[in-house]
Amino acid sequence: MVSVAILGAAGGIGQPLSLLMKLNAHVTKLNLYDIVNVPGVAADISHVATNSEVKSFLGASKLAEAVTGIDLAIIPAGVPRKPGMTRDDLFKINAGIVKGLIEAIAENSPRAFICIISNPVNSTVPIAAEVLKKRGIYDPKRLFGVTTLDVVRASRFVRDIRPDVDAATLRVPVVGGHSGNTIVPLLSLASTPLDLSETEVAELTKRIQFGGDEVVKAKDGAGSATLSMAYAGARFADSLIRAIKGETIVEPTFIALAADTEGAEQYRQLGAGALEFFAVPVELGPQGVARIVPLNGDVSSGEREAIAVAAEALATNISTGVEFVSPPTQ
Ligand SMILES: NC(=O)C1=CN([C@@H]2O[C@H](COP(=O)(O)OP(=O)(O)OC[C@H]3O[C@@H](n4cnc5c(N)ncnc54)[C@H](O)[C@@H]3O)[C@@H](O)[C@H]2O)C=CC1
Ligand SMILES: O=C([O-])CC(=O)C(=O)O
Repeated sequence: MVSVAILGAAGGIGQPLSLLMKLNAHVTKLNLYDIVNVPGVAADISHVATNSEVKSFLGASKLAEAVTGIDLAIIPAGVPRKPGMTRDDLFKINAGIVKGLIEAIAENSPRAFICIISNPVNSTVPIAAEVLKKRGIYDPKRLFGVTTLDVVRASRFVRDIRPDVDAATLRVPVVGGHSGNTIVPLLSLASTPLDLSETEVAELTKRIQFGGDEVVKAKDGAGSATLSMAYAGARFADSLIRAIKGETIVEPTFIALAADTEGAEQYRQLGAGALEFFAVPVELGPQGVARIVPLNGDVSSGEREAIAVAAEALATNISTGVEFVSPPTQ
């Protein structure tokens, strides 16, 4: 029995993500919430012949009900980028949306696992943590910023220049955050040694960091990645659900390093320093974060420098999120 709520289910990500979660055999209840158009999406998806029960929740008056009795909330609610915008430009609108949704989850399903897709992830996850802290129910092992798309892109973009590599099984650890130069792919530690030239590493790193921009540009004002994100979100949610049911699965994700103080130490020394949140490879388990997984070797000097650059930007992104909920007292 796994009850999942998707908040922002009628959107570009929400619709295909809802469909993919309907196909997930572990899911028994699928609550679809949005402020527009969700009855049609839910009616449509509810005809797919799997056993889960799909319900529609339209508008703020139905939010509490949508998140009551759930095990897992996946949140793709909020505005996407248009060309010329950074993910940080979305903060103004999305910060308040995420805060409101987390408050409802905190009130009605305080032990639910929460996966945040809404951008800027580097700030929306700290917002969620702060809301949960204020309520005294914060568990850093149960809150995740979904960075799976960066990992998915890394595998796929390597395959573009190394056709002998299997994109579906290659794993490149991606650490840091989820925007531009806060995304740090550790190509030197890929699950298959890649033997890349310096130029290839530089070009691949840049492409992975700015992969989102490729889609924003191609969509030309009609939004950002939705289908690949739905795939990535469904993969992360499936991994978490299987871990809750007892499997051991590793996925990189943006979490509070307090979730595993000991495991975090290696990443702190690599450059995460005193940051509260950082994307790291996480072994998922029945309680969420089971442990932060150590890297399987030494990072290159270029990767170490990239982590330092990421850490500086992340410090600002994180405090912007924290201060949105808990403004500093003068
Ligand atoms: N973490 C990641 O890797 C990625 C994150 N994103 C982010 O995901 C978010 C959603 O993107 P899209 O689905 O393309 O946008 P969209 O505009 O197509 O859909 C967003 C949906 O959220 C709904 N919404 C707005 N306010 C809401 C509220 N208060 N409660 C519930 N639903 C609400 C809208 O009605 C809409 O249906 C954006 O912030 C985008 O930047 C996008 C791609 C990758
Ligand atoms: O680029 C964007 O704004 C959406 C996103 O996070 C991604 O595609 O990685």
